[in-house]
Amino acid sequence: MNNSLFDLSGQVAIVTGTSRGLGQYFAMALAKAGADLVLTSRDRASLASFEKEVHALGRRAVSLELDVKNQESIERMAAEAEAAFGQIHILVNNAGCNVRKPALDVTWDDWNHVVDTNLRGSFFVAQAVARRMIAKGYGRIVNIGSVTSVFGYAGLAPYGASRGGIRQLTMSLADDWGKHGVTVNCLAPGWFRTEQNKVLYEDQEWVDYLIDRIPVKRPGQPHDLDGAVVFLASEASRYVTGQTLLVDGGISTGAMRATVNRPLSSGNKA
Ligand SMILES: NC(=O)c1ccc[n+]([C@@H]2O[C@H](COP(=O)([O-])OP(=O)(O)OC[C@H]3O[C@@H](n4cnc5c(N)ncnc54)[C@H](O)[C@@H]3O)[C@@H](O)[C@H]2O)c1
Ligand SMILES: O=C(O)[C@H](O)[C@@H](O)[C@H](O)[C@H](O)CO
Repeated sequence: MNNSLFDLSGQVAIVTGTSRGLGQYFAMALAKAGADLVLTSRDRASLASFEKEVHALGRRAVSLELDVKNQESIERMAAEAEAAFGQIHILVNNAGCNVRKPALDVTWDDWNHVVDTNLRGSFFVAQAVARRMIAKGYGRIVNIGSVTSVFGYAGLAPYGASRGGIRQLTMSLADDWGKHGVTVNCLAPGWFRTEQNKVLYEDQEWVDYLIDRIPVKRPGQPHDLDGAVVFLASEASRYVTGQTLLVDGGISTGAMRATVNRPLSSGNKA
């Protein structure tokens, strides 16, 4: 195996939503593989200490403001990233949110918030960055999906719709932009405890149920995603496009029920 297949030295990666959570792990995995970084957040000041960690690895990094619900903000971020580095090779579309409720309680505003952030935001960030990638004839776009991209869970209707949309969007963009040297894939994590979903993990009964459903018998740890993001961002995946790679300890091999209104408490198979 030629390790240079996974070497990102001299490449520049934008990762959206790097103020906390999985976005920081994606960014660090790319930086450790050699990439320079564009860090983004709605609140640029929140990136200061993370930017220092990236510099400590010997990589270049700039921190830019980005609200994926605001088209002007997206255009500005893409232009500033290009101005800072000249070329953008990699985009990880990670910024996202969730409103977890029984479907009957979901409001119009809940729907718009989740779908506008996760799906519309990812599309327009990809579009703004891909224009620049296409001009250079090279790009790797990694859209963050979820096991909810392929399975339905009660309590996650708008979230699942947005993540299913990401999987479909990935295929459309891959077909559109492959001829320009830009690959587009979806990295779909399983269950990883973060700020977004920590409330779920406070319920030990639910955690036991979750672990029972996961073939490798543990929830994900953020570093479990390192190899997949580097693979999809690198030369190693040059003939892979339009795909959804589930990194989920195998939970997508079977059924699991609900994040709210769980009908089962015994851990029996759903
Ligand atoms: N944690 C999991 O188990 C899991 C599994 C599958 C997919 N995901 C997805 O991975 C991504 C990261 O999740 P996380 O668990 O680290 O959650 P998180 O809530 O800790 O991080 C989400 C990030 O997105 C940013 N963000 C939210 N709205 C934004 C906006 N309008 N503009 C710019 N940035 C915005 C937040 O500020 C934060 O930095 C999300 O898209 C999430 O849905 C998470
Ligand atoms: O309810 C949540 O907030 C969701 O839990 C997500 O964070 C899931 O972990 C994930 O999308 C499953 O792949």
